[in-house]
Amino acid sequence: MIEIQNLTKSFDDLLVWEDVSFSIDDNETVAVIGRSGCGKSVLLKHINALLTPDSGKVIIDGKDLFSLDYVDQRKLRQEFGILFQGSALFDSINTFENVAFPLRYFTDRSEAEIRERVMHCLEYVNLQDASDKETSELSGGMRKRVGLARAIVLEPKYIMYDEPTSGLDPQTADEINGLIMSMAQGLNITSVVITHDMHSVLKVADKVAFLDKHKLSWFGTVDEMRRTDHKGLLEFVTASEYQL
Ligand SMILES: Nc1ncnc2c1ncn2[C@@H]1O[C@H](COP(=O)(O)OP(=O)(O)OP(=O)(O)O)[C@@H](O)[C@H]1O
Repeated sequence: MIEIQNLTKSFDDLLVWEDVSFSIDDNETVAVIGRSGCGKSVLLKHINALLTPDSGKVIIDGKDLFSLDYVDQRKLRQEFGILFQGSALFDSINTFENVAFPLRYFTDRSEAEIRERVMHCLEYVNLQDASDKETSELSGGMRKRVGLARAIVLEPKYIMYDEPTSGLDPQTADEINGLIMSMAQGLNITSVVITHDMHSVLKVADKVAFLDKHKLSWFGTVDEMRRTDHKGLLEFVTASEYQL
């Protein structure tokens, strides 16, 4: 379980958001939505301890993330897979090595064990035949899938998705939504999905956190969102040309 408690963050005199609190239960998928620049990525980076807050806490499975020492924070980070915006693959190595990277960095598994795990993850995203391909040879959708295979390679309990469907055509975006759902359900993964894509929200999310006007403006289930009369949320949804 991830508990975000009274989190406030500024960069110099720019307030990103203040007093943000919500919880993500085990096996739940929470979508974080809001206008460009409202601080979605900054929030994700706090859950991964890539940024520290001005005040407030992130509690993960009972552990206060920002009170942990470096070794314990590193251990906790291994429970997190991240699909970065743009996939963030290394250009100079092939698909296999991109997926193998966390195993080589965080574990001392043998070459045979690494091969078995990497190929299993590539099969999961249906890229078992692309293991030798260079990053430059991959389409946008394939890059996302390699990023997903890398995100699950350490068998994480949590996956953070930063704009997983951005830049993809609707059909490929739907394939990625399908994979996000299958990871949540098949691998019991707890997920946080940052997105502008309301189709994706309605498909993959159990709950929605709406950031607006420097605060958590609305938080609830997808069913509650469908019935909401929250003006800011309705405006955001309407602007994305989606009917609830
Ligand atoms: N390291 C940083 N230093 C200074 N300002 C930052 C830093 N990271 C983010 N910001 C600022 O914080 C605000 C929130 O940024 P963030 O990237 O979280 O927005 P976002 O909601 O994810 O936007 P988008 O939907 O466009 O990706 C922005 O004004 C951004 O310029």
